[in-house]
Amino acid sequence: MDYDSDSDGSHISATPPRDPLPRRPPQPPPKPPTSYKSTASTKRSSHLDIIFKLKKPSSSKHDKIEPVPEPEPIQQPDLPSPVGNFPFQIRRPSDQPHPISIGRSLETLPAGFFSTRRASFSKICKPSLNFEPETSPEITAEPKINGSDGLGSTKTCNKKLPNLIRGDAPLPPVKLQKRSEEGNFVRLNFNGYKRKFTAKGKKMNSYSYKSKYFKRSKRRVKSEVDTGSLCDEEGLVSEIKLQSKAEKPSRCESVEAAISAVRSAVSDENLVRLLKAIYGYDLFRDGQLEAIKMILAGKSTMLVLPTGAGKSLCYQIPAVVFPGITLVVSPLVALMIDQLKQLPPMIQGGLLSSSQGPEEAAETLRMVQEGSIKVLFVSPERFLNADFLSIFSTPNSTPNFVSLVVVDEAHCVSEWSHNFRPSYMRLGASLLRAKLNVECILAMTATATTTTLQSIMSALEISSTNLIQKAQVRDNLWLSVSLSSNRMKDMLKLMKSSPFLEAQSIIVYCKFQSETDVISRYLCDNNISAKSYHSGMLARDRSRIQELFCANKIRVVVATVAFGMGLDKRDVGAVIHYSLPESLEEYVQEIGRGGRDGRLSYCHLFFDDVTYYKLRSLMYSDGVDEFAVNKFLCQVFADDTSSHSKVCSLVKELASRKFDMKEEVMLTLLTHLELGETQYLHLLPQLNVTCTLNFHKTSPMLLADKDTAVAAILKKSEIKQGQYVFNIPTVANSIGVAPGDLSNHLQNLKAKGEITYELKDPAYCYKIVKVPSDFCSLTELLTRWLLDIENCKVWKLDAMYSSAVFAVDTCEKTHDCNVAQQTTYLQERISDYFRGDNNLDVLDKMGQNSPFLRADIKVFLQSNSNVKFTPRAIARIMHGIGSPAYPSSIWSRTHFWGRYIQIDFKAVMNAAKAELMNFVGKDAP
Ligand SMILES: Nc1ncnc2c1ncn2[C@@H]1O[C@H](COP(=O)(O)OP(=O)(O)OP(=O)(O)O)[C@@H](O)[C@H]1O
Repeated sequence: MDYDSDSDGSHISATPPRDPLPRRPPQPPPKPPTSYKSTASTKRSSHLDIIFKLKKPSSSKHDKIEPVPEPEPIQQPDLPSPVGNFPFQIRRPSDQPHPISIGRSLETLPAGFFSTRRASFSKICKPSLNFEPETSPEITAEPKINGSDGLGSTKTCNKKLPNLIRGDAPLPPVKLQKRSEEGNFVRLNFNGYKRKFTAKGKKMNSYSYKSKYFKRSKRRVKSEVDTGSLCDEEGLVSEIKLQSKAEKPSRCESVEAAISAVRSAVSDENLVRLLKAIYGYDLFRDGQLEAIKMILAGKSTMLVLPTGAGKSLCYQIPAVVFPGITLVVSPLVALMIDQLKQLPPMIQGGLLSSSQGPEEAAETLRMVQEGSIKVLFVSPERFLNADFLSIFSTPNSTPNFVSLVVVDEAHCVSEWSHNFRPSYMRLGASLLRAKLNVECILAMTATATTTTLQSIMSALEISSTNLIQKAQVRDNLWLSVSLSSNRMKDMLKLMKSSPFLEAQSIIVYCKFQSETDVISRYLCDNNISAKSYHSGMLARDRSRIQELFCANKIRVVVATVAFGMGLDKRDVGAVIHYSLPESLEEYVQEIGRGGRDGRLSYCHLFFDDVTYYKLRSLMYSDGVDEFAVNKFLCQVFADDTSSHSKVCSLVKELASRKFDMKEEVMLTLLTHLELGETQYLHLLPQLNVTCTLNFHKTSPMLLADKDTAVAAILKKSEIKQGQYVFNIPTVANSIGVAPGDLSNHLQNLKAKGEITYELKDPAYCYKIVKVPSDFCSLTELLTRWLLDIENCKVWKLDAMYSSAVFAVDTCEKTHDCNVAQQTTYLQERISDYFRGDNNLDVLDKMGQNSPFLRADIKVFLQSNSNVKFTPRAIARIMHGIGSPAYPSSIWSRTHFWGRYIQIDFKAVMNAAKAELMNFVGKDAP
């Protein structure tokens, strides 16, 4: 089984499968679905026939151009009507052809399965501003691309569409910040971009960097204006370059005047003036004005807008109006960099990330302290750093006080989301208020179920009245799905047929890294320019591919989930899912990369049972048993109570193998021990704790006489091959200093030529606050919590799979089903899901038993009698999942590896438990 997925479970690394398909032992007939009867699941072969052997439509029917009905509105009870409130509204021309007859076979796909080309759509803002005449949306037709069949409207837009974002729309004017003519230069400079432009090892000064930068940009301005694609740093600088110098003062003044107007009165009119002055847009999109006003009123706000709806603007405008700093917390460095690049030039931004060198970070902090940064992007881990927090614990009169904290991708706060990050637990409102002295918090996400929303809002103390939520899927995304037994071939056929054939830019999403390479090669072999993209690639190569894609030099990017977050390429005409996403949230996020220019984007999902089974097994890769949690807790609190003020450490790799627990899971547990109901410990930044040291100038004994740290090192070290090996926190504790101070001291000694040393073994560091009085109940509580998270992940995958099956089945039952209908089915399904409809039909596809399971486990145990197993470890092997203590590099060699992938994991675990008891019983004396 292939585990190079970039999914949440991607940290599980394992080798590719020995066999592409695990051999299946003979099984009793599959259990009928309990809650939802699916044609796809019960009659798979016949379903495939229907999907892929579509009788050819008669030519008359084929030629007939039928108008496509408007998709049904998505209803979301208790919330404003989503369709009415979509930030984008699409009006189809009455004469636009939609001969969309659902493609059950891509081979015989009728020419008009999908609409024939990308129509242009205007997006209008809700008429919340009564002083601006409402602009009626009209259709603009695009010239025929790539031999399009010529069907479609040729209406042109003869009115100015102020809020229209299209690839070919004129660029909005952008003004320069008066204070700094460098525009984004400063921001990019201190985030490592300077190195990128240094010539042959020589550091360039700001001037040469800038001029080279501009020279490069100049060459590109034309093509980018042509394509309307401005999503790389050069594009951004190009925009700046387009401003004539003479215009700068008056424009800057107009921004400043607009800011002061908003500061004196937060009216719709003043805010629209500011919007125009900063971005050149005439109207706010749906939800933006409401959110900005709420934030400017100092109210913490929960904002749920679809991807590409313009959430960033909702914190950028308050950032320029508020006197202090806006801190934006983002989960990924790449995302922070993209967002930083997308800041308008007059908003000075910066970022702090672990990938920066100390000098760069210090420079950023210096600028923060002097108040020259308005928007600072940070990772949640930064909140572990006491020095960082101390910068902001200042009175509101200093330039570096925090006016607003923005929690981007706020679903990461909730363990019930598709992408829970333990470090986000650190962003609880009480903590933010205590440490940063901040009153106003803005939480933003595009994908959150009602349960997730409730947990975010409770963690961040956001009142339910301050929730702004619009539909989670844009109306300009056409959704279709098909069950495929040969996804590669089917995808090629899809891409060679209309409308995918005409799409200028396409993203293909895969689950596993290896798939991306194979597929991109296959596409290239078939004359489709494609490149793969995944987190296993060098950062440099990844950003190059993103740049080329944005500049329309690559048509197709075949990527894992690692691609897309923060990508603001407007004209992605199609998004194809080669693999089933792990949840509807992931699906919605990924299709959200399409059609950001408001034009139709076609999103097709291929699914198959093999991928579903693989993914379902992966969902169990984080699980832990109660006794492992108990052992883990015993180790965490191994030091006695007298060590409370001392720093403890847990070497990640060793502990991970010892407890057969992934590092991410250990961090989740530690974070819970810090931020749960009772605080048991205080987490510190992670460190490399093992030091291997050599003395050079002075003899160790002599040096120890005048240096207490060296004396302690000699006392606490083991000598291995003439080198002193010691644990940094242990030595630091023994002399009563912080591990960081000891590291600095070692650096000084190194600088003097006294020593050289190497650090290794990244470890979690913490101080014990309170030793639990009842380990058993704490163990039980934590295990149940982790189990609930695991069940939630499995349910999300089942809901995704069922939705795909549901769409195919429902379509099959409909005569002459078409894409518009599939779009509607999927939209309804997504809407039910996000509304938290617990009655959502979910397929139960997993087998519960196999006559050979117990016998196979028995043979497996006998042939590995020298190894200790737990039921979970056996179930993982039978499901083809590696774990820290049973890595796939070793265990994938057994022929039982992944054999029972179609039997429910828990059923395999129960069988393993029974067999283990027999086995141990027999062996017992
Ligand atoms: N009022 C507006 N009028 C026109 N364009 C806008 C408006 N607001 C935002 N945009 C543009 O929409 C695009 C998407 O905005 P943004 O990146 O903020 O979306 P997002 O909601 O954060 O998406 P994602 O969730 O994918 O990150 C940007 O190019 C932005 O300039």
